[in-house]
Amino acid sequence: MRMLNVQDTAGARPFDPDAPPSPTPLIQFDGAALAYGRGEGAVQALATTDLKVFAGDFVALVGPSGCGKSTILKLVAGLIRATSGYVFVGGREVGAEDVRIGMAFQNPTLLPWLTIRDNVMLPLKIVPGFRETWRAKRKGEYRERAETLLAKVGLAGFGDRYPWQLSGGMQQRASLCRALIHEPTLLLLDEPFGALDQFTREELWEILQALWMETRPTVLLVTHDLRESAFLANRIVVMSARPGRILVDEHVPFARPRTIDTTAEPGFVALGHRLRNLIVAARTAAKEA
Ligand SMILES: Nc1ncnc2c1ncn2[C@@H]1O[C@H](COP(=O)(O)OP(=O)(O)OP(=O)(O)O)[C@@H](O)[C@H]1O
Repeated sequence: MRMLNVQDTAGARPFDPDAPPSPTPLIQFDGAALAYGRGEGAVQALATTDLKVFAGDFVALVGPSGCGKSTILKLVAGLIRATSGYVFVGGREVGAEDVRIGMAFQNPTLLPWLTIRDNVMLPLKIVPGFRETWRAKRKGEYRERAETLLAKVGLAGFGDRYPWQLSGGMQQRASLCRALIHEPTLLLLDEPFGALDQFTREELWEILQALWMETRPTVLLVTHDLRESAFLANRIVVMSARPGRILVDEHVPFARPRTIDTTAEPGFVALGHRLRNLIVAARTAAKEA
């Protein structure tokens, strides 16, 4: 087990000049690389990578298909281990950390036999710190908590429905509630809005931004949508084609709360173009290699 030496990160700047300095990043990749499989058939998904994400930051990972974005999320979640190097979460090597994580994916993955409210409350039944009081609070405080969150995402009155009675966009709203109900320190989002139409997606950007501004979890968002990354994130990490390397780590300067009108501003449009050109160049370089 390797513990992170806080001295390693002394002097590193948090993303927001107004935020109090964070002595250690919540997430740190220290020369971490990942290959799937072994020997001749091994797939080098992620090249040797250094990355720091500070508490309260909102980082979007973008890049060509197959460049290792989801691999980074899996490494942070501890679902896989780095082939070489280290991944620290909360200052400890991943797996040993005591950090509360929330997750949402492209597919809402709600349990069909549970109501929307019970789906949303599920982490409270499982996660330490909540599960001990589950029986005592599930009909009172925890139910209230679920109802409050459902109302915030526009699902007031839908708690008694089952997932199949809701549209895809409504299910994704519920899955956001489930990801947030246990007040995670770290939120891992893998293309959570990828399957939705543009208008629903834009509505959910605003909802996610509002929820993030309220409790400021650290967010790692994987997305193919450059507008989405620039709307939501404080930092956009652009990756090369496989094996993924970080090409650019771009600060997103737009004031919050951002609105859909923000996406029409020249600075926003220019950022989107710049990122798009980088990704096109990365794809072309990969094809020519
Ligand atoms: N379990 C696995 N076994 C072998 N190869 C894998 C495995 N999982 C992912 N890969 C490969 O590793 C590379 C990175 O995959 P990853 O899912 O991280 O990419 P991604 O950037 O998230 O892709 P996309 O944008 O298409 O979702 C891809 O080439 C993928 O085919």
